[in-house]
This record gives sequence, structure tokens and C-alpha cells, in this order.
Amino acid sequence: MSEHLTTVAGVAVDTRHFIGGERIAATETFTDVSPIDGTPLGEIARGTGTDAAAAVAAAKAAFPGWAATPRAERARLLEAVADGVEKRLEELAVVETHDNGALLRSHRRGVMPRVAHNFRFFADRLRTLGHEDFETCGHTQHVSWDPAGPCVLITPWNAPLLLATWKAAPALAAGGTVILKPSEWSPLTASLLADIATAAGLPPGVLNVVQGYGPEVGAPLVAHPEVRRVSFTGSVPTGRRIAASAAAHLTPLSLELGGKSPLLVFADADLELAVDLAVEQYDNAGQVCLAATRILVEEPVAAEFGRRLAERAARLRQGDPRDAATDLGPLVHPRQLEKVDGFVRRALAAGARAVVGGHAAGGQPAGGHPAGGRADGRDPGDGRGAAREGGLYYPPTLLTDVAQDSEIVQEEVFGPVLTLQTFTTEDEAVHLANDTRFGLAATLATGDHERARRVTAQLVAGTVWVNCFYVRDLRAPFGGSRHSGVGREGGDWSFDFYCDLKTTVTAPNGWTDHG
Ligand SMILES: NC(=O)C1=CN([C@@H]2O[C@H](COP(=O)(O)OP(=O)(O)OC[C@H]3O[C@@H](n4cnc5c(N)ncnc54)[C@H](O)[C@@H]3O)[C@@H](O)[C@H]2O)C=CC1
Ligand SMILES: O=C(O)/C=C/C=C(\O)C(=O)O
Repeated sequence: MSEHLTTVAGVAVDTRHFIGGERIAATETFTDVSPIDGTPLGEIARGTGTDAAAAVAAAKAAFPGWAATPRAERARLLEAVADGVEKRLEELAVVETHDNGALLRSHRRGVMPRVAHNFRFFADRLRTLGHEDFETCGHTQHVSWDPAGPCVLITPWNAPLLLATWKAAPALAAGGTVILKPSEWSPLTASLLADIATAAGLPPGVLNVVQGYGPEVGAPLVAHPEVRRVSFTGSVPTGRRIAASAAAHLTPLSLELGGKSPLLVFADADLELAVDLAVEQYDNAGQVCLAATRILVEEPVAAEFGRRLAERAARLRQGDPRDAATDLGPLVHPRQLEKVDGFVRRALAAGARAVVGGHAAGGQPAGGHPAGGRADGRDPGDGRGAAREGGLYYPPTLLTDVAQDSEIVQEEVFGPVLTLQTFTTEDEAVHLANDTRFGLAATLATGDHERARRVTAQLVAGTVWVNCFYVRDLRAPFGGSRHSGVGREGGDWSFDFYCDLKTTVTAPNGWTDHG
């Protein structure tokens, strides 16, 4: 086997960059480690500014041909990519789970089918994307969606391939060429995507993948003057750096950043449904930007809701994400574990009370790498425990007695940590819900349709879910307000972003037709 191939659970993954249709080795590499048990997964190309420049050059060279490719042909090729994803769905699911520690059952049932859907949806949308015409005093105003050029896509580790393709599919459909830079904590499925795109017949240079650390290869990509779009999902500080850098060349950008979303539970809600919605927030060990981690409950039902939620959270099974019975896998990286543990420790020191979890055994951080354990040092009753598996396991945690202006209520933790607060009036609920610097999403549990309408109208959030959570329709705009982001992607909003819209105004009777 080539020194540039690694094998993860039987699946061969190329660890080099993919630039201009070629695999390009790097002079330096970094070690990718599985959060499940600390197993090294491969030596991955550690990109540099030179690699970034080569990738942009390849994307620029491929752009005229791809932009001129008829829409129907671009759509056909994207559907061929979707077919390839479906054909290799099990391999993608297994590799992603080893790489980022998220549940294998979620990758199989939800995430990888959505990856294929990302391509099918935007292929389909491309076919029906309109050309609008307006009439003004006999003048025709024709609006067209012109491909913009090379697009840099920088993606995180919590949903690596889902988020990469949520950006790549519309960028490619729009006639742009792509340079994808996945997170250094989850680099593998992006490389498999390059193989799938090649097998599907995507021309060289249309999709490029560069691997490596953000400051070393992501930053020069964003700063490159030939790049026409930057789309980023990740943390607020990195988003700020990217925006500042893109400003130098006025490169249009789309930022999907952090969240600190509320779940508002009104006394008229179906309480069991509200508890189900709250428990869902522990999915992916809380490493979800949309997670409603601030639970706000109306006083009369707060005690009962809190009791039921604590009971359910304590029953969640933590362990190996490959096991179908596991509810919570590990955190992605030792740094993430440290970060989550730090937030909880400081919250407890500030007077918060852990109703569930939150207590690191013997004053030690909760878990370790590669042979850590559960925060409370105990295996769950079934013996399939984090301690036995090793890894970066942090227990589902529920904190009460938290002040609205405290760090734990105001800052994104990105781990399985929920806070519980109460309110007495609808106005107070809205005030608390909006009282952070974020505005990504909000979830309501209420039995009153009028109330849902009233409250929703006052919430600052890119998406509001009423009596449900994470129901996605790719036709809808998706993104965040305030520090949760800039711009919206999804449906035609994605085409708005990835295209240069052009209006052509033609005068009446303006032709001198000698033919
Ligand atoms: N909104 C979301 O979905 C996500 C939010 N986060 C938040 O961010 C925190 C830290 O996670 P990180 O992985 O460190 O996030 P990050 O924002 O630093 O990394 C995300 C991506 O940006 C790249 N990057 C980093 N610095 C860059 C730069 N200067 N120029 C270009 N690209 C750069 C990284 O290589 C990675 O691909 C988490 O604890 C969580 O709070 C993290 C991941 C996703
Ligand atoms: O469904 C999407 O398009 C985006 C989902 C985003 C996340 O789950 C995340 O970033 O955590």
C-alpha cells in the first residue's frame, strides 16, 4: 500500500491534498487521531501557503470551462456525485465516526443520506433556477445568475462532510470551482469526497481539497486575491479573522458561527414533548451549533420538567459511537474536552448546581486522552462505559442556579452541557431568550398557536422551531443573526451568494438589424 494511503476500518483514504485532479504530497504531515480511543488514523498533508496558491490556481484554471458547462450537464455531474456518496455511504459513515467520534447510527441514517441529498437538491434547483425579466417603459431588464469564480470553503469537525457538501454542492451548481479546507480534526471524508467526485466525472480543478491547519493553509486561502467567495462555518473568533482578511480584497463571505440558542418551555406545552426536545440537545455530545443549550421553563412546570429531564439525561448511554446502543460518544479532541470541562468548573465555582453530571472525579478533568473516563469515574451500569473504551467522554450535564449574565449562560460551550432557568411571564421569556450576543436558532414548546406566533415574531434567530427541533428543508434560508453569522445559505439564497447576479437592460427598438 502507498505511504500516502491510510486504512480506517478497512477503508483506504488518501492523506494527500487533491489539487487540479492530482494527489499532491506535502513536505510535512500531522497525525490525525481518533477521539474514540486515541488510535492514530493517518499522517495527513500539512498544507502551506504554497499549497493554497496551487489550489487557487487550479480552481481558477478550471473555472471558465466549468462555468460554461451547460446547467443540465453540471446538474447531471452533481447527481453522479450523489450516486457515488450513496454507493459508498457505509464507508463514509464508518470513516467519519472514527474521525470525529459522532454516532455511527446517525451517520448511517441521517448524516450521509443528507450529504447525498445536498448534491441532489442543488442539482435539481439548478435546473429550475429562473431568469427573471422585468419591463420598464418598454425596456427589458433581464436578471441572470453568473458563476462567480473560485470559492474557498472552510469547514469544522462537528459535522464534517454534511457541512462541506452543504457549501460545495451549491457552489459547484452555481458554476463556481471549489477549494475545500476541512478541519484538521476531521480531515478524512473530504478526501473520500475528492475520490467520489473524480469517479463521477467532475473535471480536474473543479473540486480541490487542501488539508492542514487553519492559520497555515486556511488563512492564505482566504487572503488570496483570486478567490471570489469564502464560506466558513466555525467559531466566532476565527470568523472574525476571516472577515478581516477577506475585507482586503472585498471578497464576499458567508459566515455560520456559534450559537447559544434557547429552548422555551411554556406551561401549556406537552411536557413529555418538551423533555424529548431538551434531551435531543445532547446529540453529537452537544457539539452542534444549533443546539438549544439554554433551557428556559415557565415557573409552574419548572420543577416537574427539571425532574423528568434530569432523569432522562442521567439514563443516556455514553460510550463507543460505533455501538448502536450508544447515545453519547466522545468529544472530538482533548482541547475540546478541556474547554468544556473549564466552562463547567467555572460555572460550579460561580454557584451553579449540577443536577446531572458535571463533576470531574477527584478534581481531575472529566476524561482524558487516550485513556480517560467518565467525569464521575464510573462506568454506566451496562459496562459499556467510557472508562473501558478510553477516549474523551464528558457526561451529559444539567446545571441550575445560573445567572443570566454568567459565562455559562452567555458563551457557547459546544459540549453536552445544558443550563436550566425559569421565567414567569412571556415578556421575560422573550427577554431571556434574546439576551445573548448570538442569534442562530430558538426552539419553543407550547400548546398555544397564538403564543407561538407572538413569541416567534420577537425572537432574534435565523431559525425558530415550534414543538420540533432540527427539521431541515434545504429550500429555506439557513444562518444566524448577530454574532451567529453573516448571510444566509439554502435554496436560492445559496445561488444568490455563490453567483454574481447581473441585470441586463435593453432599450426598446434599439437594434440596428442589418441581417
Ligand atoms: N458554528 C459551528 O458549527 C462550530 C462552532 N465551533 C466553535 O468553535 C470552537 C473552537 O473550535 P475550532 O475547531 O477551534 O474552530 P475554528 O473556527 O478555529 O475552526 C473551524 C475551521 O476553521 C479553520 N481555521 C482556523 N483558523 C483559521 C484561519 N485563521 N483562517 C482560515 N481558517 C481557519 C480550521 O482549520 C477549521 O477548518 C468550538 O468549541 C465551538 O464553540 C466549532 C466548530 C463548528
Ligand atoms: O443542517 C445543516 O445544514 C447544518 C447543520 C449544522 C450543524 O449541525 C452544526 O454546525 O452543528
